[in-house]
Amino acid sequence: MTKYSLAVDIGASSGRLILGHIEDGKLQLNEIHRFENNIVKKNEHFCWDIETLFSEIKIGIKKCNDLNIKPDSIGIDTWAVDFVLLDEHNNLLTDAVAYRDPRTDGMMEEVFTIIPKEKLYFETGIQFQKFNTIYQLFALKQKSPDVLKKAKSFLMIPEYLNFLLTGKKANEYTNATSTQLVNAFTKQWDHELLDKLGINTEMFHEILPPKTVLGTLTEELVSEFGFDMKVVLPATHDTGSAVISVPELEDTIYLSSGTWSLIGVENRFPICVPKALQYNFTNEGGIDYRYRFLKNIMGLWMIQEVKRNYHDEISFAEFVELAQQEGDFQSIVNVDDDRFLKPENMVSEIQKYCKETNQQVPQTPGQIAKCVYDSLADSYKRAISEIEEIFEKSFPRVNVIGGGCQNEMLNQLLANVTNKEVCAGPVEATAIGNIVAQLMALDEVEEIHQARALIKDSFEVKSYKQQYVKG
Ligand SMILES: Nc1ncnc2c1ncn2[C@@H]1O[C@H](COP(=O)(O)OP(=O)(O)O)[C@@H](O)[C@H]1O
Ligand SMILES: C[C@H](O)[C@H](O)[C@@H](O)C(=O)COP(=O)(O)O
Ligand SMILES: [Mg+2]
Repeated sequence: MTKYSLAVDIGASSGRLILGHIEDGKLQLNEIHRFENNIVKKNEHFCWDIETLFSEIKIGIKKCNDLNIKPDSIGIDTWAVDFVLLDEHNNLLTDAVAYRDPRTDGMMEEVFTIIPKEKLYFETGIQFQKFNTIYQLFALKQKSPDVLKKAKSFLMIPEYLNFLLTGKKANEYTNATSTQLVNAFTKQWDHELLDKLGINTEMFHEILPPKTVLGTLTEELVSEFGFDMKVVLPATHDTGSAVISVPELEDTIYLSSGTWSLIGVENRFPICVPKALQYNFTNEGGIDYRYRFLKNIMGLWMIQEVKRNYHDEISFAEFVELAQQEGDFQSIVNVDDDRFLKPENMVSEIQKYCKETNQQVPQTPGQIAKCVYDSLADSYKRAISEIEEIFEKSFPRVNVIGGGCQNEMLNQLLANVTNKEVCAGPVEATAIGNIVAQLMALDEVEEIHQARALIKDSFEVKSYKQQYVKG
């Protein structure tokens, strides 16, 4: 009997529900629902519209009935670090504040006065991003200590959505590691760290690994949908799911390219050496307790904001075409400068940066887009050389996965500036990794190697080699 698994993949720009099943030895996908995910202003903070996200999930689940398919399982993955707190009655005590909110400005430096930066890194192995959960909770403690005192439950975004589906509360390992509150070696919440910060440890739940079956739907939802299904924990950090689906990891650097660009490798052990700290690499948790040694690069967020600045009148594909017509234009910005994290206007911010650095100031949409792509490729190249320095080896291949792998110009730019083979695909890597984790929980797929072999056989990967460009 064919088993169907339903992946809910909500990235920072869009969400999608994709059904997956195995047929003729290949993983078949069927996208049944897609929706935008936009940050909203709520109670003076940038927040995620969590109620709308859950409504979209329910709309997508109901569409399975139109296909006469009753999925055997569902799994939810989203972006990392963000969370909600519940009180003793399981009521929301906080909004789902977004990591781009400025509430964490200055918090990292304050935390370092309590726990030295080096100690924090060597114990957690997690990169320093000012929006990590640890700094969000510290900000909350400073501003609303009473809220933190009342909190009985800490749930990250996928876990809160799981709670709405099942009534069950649990933390999942890959996403928990992104908080910078999990010890990289014990793989448990670091209570000593939490105590030092004065954050109550009781609100954290047991950390469960990917492939755990959390439960089934609440009775109310079973009657609303007309069917029940198992709720499985995939790698609930979306990048954790994406990395599962990299078809070939041997001698390969992956680049999960979406709102963020996450570039790295998969390891069996955490690497918290001084050089990794210096270059700000992270050791986020992966499937089967592997480690995702990677770093965040600002990513296609920049072109998403540029697109918004042009009132969404230009598509992502058209930006690529316009950029390709600006072959002679080249200005480079440091994409990882905090000024690009949430600027008022991305186009103006890029223009200001170029003016400040005495470079040609991009004027047209094509010049702006080319500046973004050239600058991302420049940052990718730097990160790749840092990885090769730390591992003392050269990696011949970069595998770009996620929506950004459709950007042929950026793939070619990456091949040109690194002289490495760039393999592009699969596009829906995160959903695929989510689905195979569910299929493993359902015993449809035995283990990760078989899952990756199935993925390799199921999805085309396009290859790019270095091309010499004129001039
Ligand atoms: N046809 C396309 N051509 C070029 N780039 C594209 C295309 N479609 C999507 N993209 C890029 O993919 C990005 C979205 O990737 P995705 O993995 O869906 O993001 P997330 O999961 O963060 O929401 C967009 O910001 C855009 O830059
Ligand atoms: C804030 C985190 O670094 C971010 O969630 C990143 O880890 C990530 O997974 C982003 O995924 P997208 O699909 O939204 O690019
Ligand atoms: Mg994504």
